Amino acid sequence: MALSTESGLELRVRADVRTGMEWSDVNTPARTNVSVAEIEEQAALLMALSAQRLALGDKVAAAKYGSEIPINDEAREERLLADVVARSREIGLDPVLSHRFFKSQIEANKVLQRRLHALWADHPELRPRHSPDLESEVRPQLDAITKKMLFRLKSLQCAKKAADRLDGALRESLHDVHEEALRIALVPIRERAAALVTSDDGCRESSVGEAPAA
Ligand SMILES: C=C(O[C@@H]1C=C(C(=O)O)C=C[C@H]1O)C(=O)O
Repeated sequence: MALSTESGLELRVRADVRTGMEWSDVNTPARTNVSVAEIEEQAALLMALSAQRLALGDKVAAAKYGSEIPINDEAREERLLADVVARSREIGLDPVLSHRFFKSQIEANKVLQRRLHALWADHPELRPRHSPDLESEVRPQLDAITKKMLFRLKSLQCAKKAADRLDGALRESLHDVHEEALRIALVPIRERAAALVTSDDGCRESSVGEAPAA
């Protein structure tokens, strides 16, 4: 913000000068809290689905243990990720975000499977008694949960965007409040500016704001 003084001197003032106290401490509308709560709720629901997907990793590990089926199935991963990207585009979800997100889900699942296989190798008494069928039983469950997670990720993205918009609007309005308050606060300076800058009051421009020499 620029204030012109009578002498033509321009005072450049940052409108967001803070007092050390955050505006949010004193002036947080309830609507912001609603948005934060919405984000937290969507994130918690997504985490619950992620935990459910991981729990299915136990079944995947059991289906693969003692069989020829490798833990790593790159072709399946590629199909899954391609599907995730295509579905994301359909529902308006950021495909880069969802690709990255599901890559992590897959990595976590493989880590779990490796750990379980190592555990079962060392502790035969812990080995699963039942070996579910990967193709007909477990993978359809994984696919169903993956689909649910995509929609939840979309809800989270929407909640975040809404909060960002709200944040922007809030910041804008606070900016105006600052401008207005600062304009009022600086009226005496504006009115007396010419006198202040021309009178010899012992102020040198370079010494303003410095502590007096001892
Ligand atoms: C879960 C499996 O194991 C691995 C993990 C995958 C996943 O999390 O989707 C996919 C393929 C495998 O690399 C599986 O084979 O289905």
